[in-house]
Amino acid sequence: MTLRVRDVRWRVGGRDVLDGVDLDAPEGRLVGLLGPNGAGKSSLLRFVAGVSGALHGRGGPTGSVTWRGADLHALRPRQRARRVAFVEQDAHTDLDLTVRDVVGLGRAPYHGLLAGVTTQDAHAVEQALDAVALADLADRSLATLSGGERQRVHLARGLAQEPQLLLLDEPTNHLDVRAQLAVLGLVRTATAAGLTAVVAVHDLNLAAAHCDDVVLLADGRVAAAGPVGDVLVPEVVDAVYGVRSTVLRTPDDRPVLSFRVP
Ligand SMILES: Nc1ncnc2c1ncn2[C@@H]1O[C@H](COP(=O)(O)OP(=O)(O)OP(=O)(O)O)[C@@H](O)[C@H]1O
Repeated sequence: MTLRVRDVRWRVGGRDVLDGVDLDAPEGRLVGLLGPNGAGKSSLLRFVAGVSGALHGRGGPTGSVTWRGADLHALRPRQRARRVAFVEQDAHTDLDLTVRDVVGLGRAPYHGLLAGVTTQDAHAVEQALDAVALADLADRSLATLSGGERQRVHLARGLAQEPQLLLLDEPTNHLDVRAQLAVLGLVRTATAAGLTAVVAVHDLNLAAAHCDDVVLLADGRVAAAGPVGDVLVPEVVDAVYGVRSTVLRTPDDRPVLSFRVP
């Protein structure tokens, strides 16, 4: 397993937000992180990413995270950021920056904020802008963009970071259906080229169409994990979401779900 997350626990406000969660992401796979509102998806991703305040010993979650056999949280932030990019849900910046500037922040682990931009940095930024089809908006102020455009800028920032592991928290929020497909298609292409990705999504059909594996959280625990076709079955989905689902299969054996209230 390339990403190996073990026994993540976080008790806060008298509640077990995460209660012994394990997650594996093999190299080059796209892993969907699913679960109802409040299941613990964002908390888990933040912990895995090692964002400040969520590390061991500060009242934050506990557990282990290894990436290619190394303790990810033991790495210095810059070293970690060369391996892992994390795009948070509703990521925002208060600075008045252009789209290109924001995407350029993804290059910080390579040169520091005050150092000059190298040709390689500029190339990575342009490639990332192209990948999310935002090259035309590169000189616009971030503040002037729509929610969906902004979402794509933050994804581009993650791509410009040229990570080995990409963690995305609901990257399809605010996106229209075509843009949702484009974003997950993009991540899928990147995983085919060797990137490993863990993506929290709400839309089970988007996950079904794009993910290799899924981890389904419910109340801070793993309710089910495995290949997408094994997990997204009525017995599992109905129990976790409290719906009555019907599952069809595409010709390439991916599930397609419809739901009704029982
Ligand atoms: N700092 C905190 N203090 C207390 N409770 C918290 C804190 N952070 C998160 N929680 C609670 O932990 C639970 C899990 O939250 P989290 O955001 O991880 O869920 P999620 O699965 O990402 O939900 P959603 O799908 O709604 O985004 C929620 O009930 C939330 O209220």
